[in-house]
Formats: sequence, C-alpha cells, structure tokens
Amino acid sequence: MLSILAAIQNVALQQPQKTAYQTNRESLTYSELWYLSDCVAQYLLAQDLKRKQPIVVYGHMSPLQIVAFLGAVKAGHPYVPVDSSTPSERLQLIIEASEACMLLKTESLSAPFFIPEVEVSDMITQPSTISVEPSSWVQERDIYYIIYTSGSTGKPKGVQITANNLAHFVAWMNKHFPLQESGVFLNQAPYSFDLSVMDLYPALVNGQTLYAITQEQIAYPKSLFDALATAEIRVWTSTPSFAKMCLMNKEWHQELMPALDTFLFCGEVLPVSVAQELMQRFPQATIFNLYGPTETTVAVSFVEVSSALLEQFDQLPIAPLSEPNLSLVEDGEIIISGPTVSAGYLGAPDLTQKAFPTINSQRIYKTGDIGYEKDGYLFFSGRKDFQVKLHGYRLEIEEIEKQIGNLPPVSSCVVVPVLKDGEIVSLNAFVVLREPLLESAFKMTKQLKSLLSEYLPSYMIPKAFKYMDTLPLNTNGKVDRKGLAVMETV
Ligand SMILES: Nc1ncnc2c1ncn2[C@@H]1O[C@H](COP(=O)(O)OP(=O)(O)OP(=O)(O)O)[C@@H](O)[C@H]1O
Repeated sequence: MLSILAAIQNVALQQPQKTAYQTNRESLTYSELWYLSDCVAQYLLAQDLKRKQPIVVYGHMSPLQIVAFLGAVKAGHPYVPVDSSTPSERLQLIIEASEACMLLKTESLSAPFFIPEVEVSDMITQPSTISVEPSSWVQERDIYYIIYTSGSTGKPKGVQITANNLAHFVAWMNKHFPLQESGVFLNQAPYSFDLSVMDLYPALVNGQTLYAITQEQIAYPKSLFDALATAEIRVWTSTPSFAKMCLMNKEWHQELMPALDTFLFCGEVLPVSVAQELMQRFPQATIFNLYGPTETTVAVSFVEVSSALLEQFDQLPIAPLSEPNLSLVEDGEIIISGPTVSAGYLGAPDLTQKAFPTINSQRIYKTGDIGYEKDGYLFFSGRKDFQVKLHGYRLEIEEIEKQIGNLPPVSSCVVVPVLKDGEIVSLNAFVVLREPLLESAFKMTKQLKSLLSEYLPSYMIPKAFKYMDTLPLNTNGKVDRKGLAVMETV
C-alpha cells in the first residue's frame, strides 16, 4: 500500500521548488515542507514523549500547520487538528479526551492548557540536516490523525484514522478522479473538518499545489473572489453549501476560473438546483457528488453528475448499487465496510463497539444515515437522529425540508425542532426565498403553509417561519443547524 509520507518525500525530491501550499499571504515549497517537518519531528523526538501519544495542532489555514501535521507523524505521533475558531472549552475537552502530550500552535492562545505548548515556528529555528528515519514514522496500522466530530449530533467523538485508512482513501481518490494531472487544488475546509483531507493528501501525494482560503476571506466576498480569480484552481473541493454561497455572486463562473475542471462535493446533500446552476456556469467542469462520514475516512462512494441524471431524478444519488462497500440493513440504515473503516473512537470502547460491530466476520460502520435503492442507485434520505417525535408523531425533518424546498417561492430551507424542558414542542423553518420578500412575512408564511398543506399533514408543518438572505454556515461550511436551533423566530 502507498505510504503517504514516502509519496510526499518523493515529490520533495523530484520537484523541490514546486509550491506545495499557498494562501493569499504565505507559501511553502515541497522541499521546505519536507525539511521543516523534519525539524518538527526531530524536536518532538528529542522530548521525552510517550510514543504514539496524540499531538494537538492548533491554527487556521497556515503552512506551518501542514508542517506540524507531517512533523508529528514523522515522529510517530498522530495529530489532532483543531481550528482556531474552536472555543477554548472545546479545545480543553479535546486535549483531555485525547490525552494529548503536546499542543503545537501557529496562533497564540490566551488560556493555559496544562500541557506543553509550543509555537511551530519556534521548533524550526535549529538548522537540521539529517532526515528523520522512516522507522520513526507512523506505521501502517498506527493512528495517523484523530478528528473530533463537530458534535452537531451528540458529544464530540475522536475518530481515529490509521495510516492504512488514509492510504486506501487516497488510492481510491486517485483511481476515480483526475488528480494526477498538474493543477491547483482548492482547500476550503478547515483542518478540523475531515473534508479538508479530501484536498490535502491527494494534492500532496500527487505533487500539486494547494490553495487555502481563510475564514477571513470567506467573510469578505471581494477578497474571496479576487483570490478565486487569480489562484488558477483546477480542482474544487467544498461542501455544497459553500458553492451555493458562491453562486450568489453572479461573477462566479468559468470565465473567472478558466482552469476549473473538477468539482468534488461531500458532507451534505448536493441539491439538484445547485448542480444544475453549476453545470450552466462551469460548462468545462465535471461535478462529483461524494458521500461518506469521518468514521470511514472522508468519502467512500460517488456519482458523476450528468444532465441525464438530473433529468431522471429530483434528488441526486450518492452511489451506484454496484458500490461494494456500501449496503443497507433491514431498517434502511446505510452501513459501510472496507479498508477505510476507522479504528474507532479514541478512549470510548463502548461507543466504538456499538458503532463498529462485526457482521459476517467483517468490521463495519453503522452510519446513522438512512438510504433507499432506486433504479440502480443508492439515495440518502436522511439521518436517524433527524427523526423527531412531536406530539407523539414520528417525523423526518429532511422530509419536511424537502417539501418546503420544493415550493415555488423557496430557494432553500432548514427545519429545526424547538425544545422546551427537553421536549420537542414545535418546529421552526428557516427559509431563503427565490425573490426578495415584497409582501409581509406574515402573508408569505400564510401562503407557504397553505401550499404545504397539499403535501404534508398539519402536524408536519412548522409553526414559525423565518426568512433569511442566506442560511448561516458553520466553520466547516455546512449549514449551521446548531446556531439556527438557538435562534429566535417570530
Ligand atoms: N453526498 C452526501 N449527501 C448527503 N449527505 C451526505 C453526503 N455526504 C455526507 N453526508 C452527510 O454527512 C455525514 C458525514 O459528515 P461528518 O462526518 O462531517 O459528520 P456530521 O455528522 O456532519 O457532524 P458531526 O461532526 O456532528 O458528526 C454523513 O453521515 C451524511 O449524513
């Protein structure tokens, strides 16, 4: 199996001056990446650290974070990426839960975390000429990284991905997508979100340039689109929500990004309307809808979006039925097998056993996603944990969102349950309309409720509707359901 580190080393030897990583402020060549990560590894090896103990790497879209990731694994330690948007209580929780032995940072932190903290830049002041021996690197079965799930559904869990898991994932990506041809890869997802792994390692292993955009740029559209216009991006990886946000800018099209030929989407439903608009605006690009959870290393299946597929279905499939590692169990839950199934949750054997049972002598992951089969494809129909009970009725939140989303005035919608004393008492709908609201919100809500009553029973119709220009995204670029759940509606 491919060794991620050996492949990157090979690139560093073959094309040392090629840019490995770039932001609007900084850049790093492959030789710098290799040399600086050796410095970090040597620093770590010189400390009295327990072998294989996790190391937290804290920061945001900085070349030194990538240096720290590689430095940690070269010294035999898994890394835990934590984005600097993370509140300090959560960082504390991750440090405690992972039993991390060190905190490497590329940004300053105000609170002390009671483990050794080192600025990555301070680890590379010593000139180093000796490479770290591959025998010190994380080995195939060792944990390579640990990503803490966002906790949007329950308590955060530390998903452990081995070097082998990652190598199989990258090999799968190389097999199915045009990643070897020279070009720039967009890096939009922060490193604490495993979607970032979809561009990070395929780019580095293939000797490509990663172009990372920061949250600060995303918050200022002018700076974002200036970057997109000049970065010569060929491969785009993001959540569908992020692309949807970009589509709001009429200038975002092929002429602005002539090199763009591949869209890789994962992490959420890719709405048909988004795919259609992308096809119109980027006629030279191929769009792929990928599916997978963090627990099976980023993504395990995909479909190529074609006009025929868009005409055939009102929802995009997530896999062909021939996909060997995906299947449905009796209650419709999607289960995943294969070489990218994670080693389990760190320090949580009970949770691991429950989520990763062995069926027919095969270790599998129970996704909690519900699927159905139709016309040779597998479709995602919602998450088990989005089934809620309201006044005794079992409801599928996604079914309600789908129906609201299908109403002519609506562009997109998210429905969240309203809790009182831990019990769901009603539903709130957050709606983005196709046209600006000209009449009163009250009238629009009356109209939407009346339209909905043709498709949904009254107990499934949300009580309150709130109209927004865009749906808020969390730092991962997914729709921020948690934030909406605590938002007041009128
Ligand atoms: N192409 C897709 N279509 C629909 N849903 C998808 C797709 N790809 C991923 N998902 C959803 O995203 C989930 C995986 O996302 P991720 O591993 O980031 O965790 P999460 O469940 O979103 O958040 P948390 O971090 O709280 O666990 C999948 O289980 C599925 O529900």
